[in-house]
Amino acid sequence: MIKVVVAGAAGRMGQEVLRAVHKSEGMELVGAVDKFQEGVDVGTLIGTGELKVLITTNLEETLVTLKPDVLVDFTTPEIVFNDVKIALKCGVRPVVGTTGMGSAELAEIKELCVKAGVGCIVAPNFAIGALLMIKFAAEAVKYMPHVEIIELHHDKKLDAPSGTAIKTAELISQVRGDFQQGLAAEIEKIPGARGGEFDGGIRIHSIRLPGYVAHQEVIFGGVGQTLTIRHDSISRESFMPGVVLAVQKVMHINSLVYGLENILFE
Ligand SMILES: NC(=O)C1=CN([C@@H]2O[C@H](COP(=O)(O)OP(=O)(O)OC[C@H]3O[C@@H](n4cnc5c(N)ncnc54)[C@H](O)[C@@H]3O)[C@@H](O)[C@H]2O)C=CC1
Ligand SMILES: O=C(O)C1=N[C@H](C(=O)O)C[C@H](O)C1
Repeated sequence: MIKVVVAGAAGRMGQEVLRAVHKSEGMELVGAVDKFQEGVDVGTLIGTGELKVLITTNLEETLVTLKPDVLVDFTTPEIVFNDVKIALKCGVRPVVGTTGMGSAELAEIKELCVKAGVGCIVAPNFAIGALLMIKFAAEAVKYMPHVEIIELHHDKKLDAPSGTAIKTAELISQVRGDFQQGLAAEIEKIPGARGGEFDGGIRIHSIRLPGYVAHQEVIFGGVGQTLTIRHDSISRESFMPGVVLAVQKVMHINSLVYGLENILFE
């Protein structure tokens, strides 16, 4: 039985993860951490009836007391790095969905995994369709190197651009190599109108509106044609098979894996 603690348990993703872990065979939900809803039984929160797992607020205390195998983290860009460090210090394997960590933090996590001798999975997106979108985009860019990304999310999202957009840009940029798109003489009459620039002129545009869940278009332009690869998460259930898979897989690795595609498509 894999013992799981969920951090960010009262949040949009956290509650979905509580349900998924509770329903999954071979997993036991032993703890839940959030700064809100302290003392609330998670069963009440997710509508299953009492589960005798109460929300706590101190992650380190919770991990030391409950000694889980895995910490699933869906918190905020501000605290996720600290949560991962706490987990690794306690010998607990992190599965991280929270976005916002940069390359310096990932490099440090990689070292901490080696030190702790346990694995960690950081996945900017757990939805299979999103992973396929990124994979297909990395293929398309070989033939159509002019590309821009539009990501569209709900208006409560804290970070921009999305972790998925950054991961997409990283991969297509890696495949595309030394290529520069766009006009050096371009004039932006409203700052930001052309989006944020990743490497080589790849632009990322972030839209935040009520009504959206998580969506992304990768648009390629060629002579007389465009190609759009689009993914839509229309509910947060879309991420759950990936989260459950990551919880299972993290038990068998002892290093950092950044991106679920490295597990799914290997
Ligand atoms: N990798 C993936 O597939 C996905 C990743 N995400 C990412 O997951 C993260 C969470 O997203 P949502 O659930 O929509 O956010 P949310 O705001 O609904 O949930 C975050 C939770 O963290 C809690 N929290 C904040 N600070 C805390 C602290 N100091 N101690 C304990 N708990 C604290 C909040 O109270 C809240 O309940 C975001 O970074 C988002 O980008 C979201 C969807 C899919
Ligand atoms: O905040 C969200 O909602 C999402 N965040 C992740 C990201 O930043 O890419 C994954 C998905 O897009 C939903």
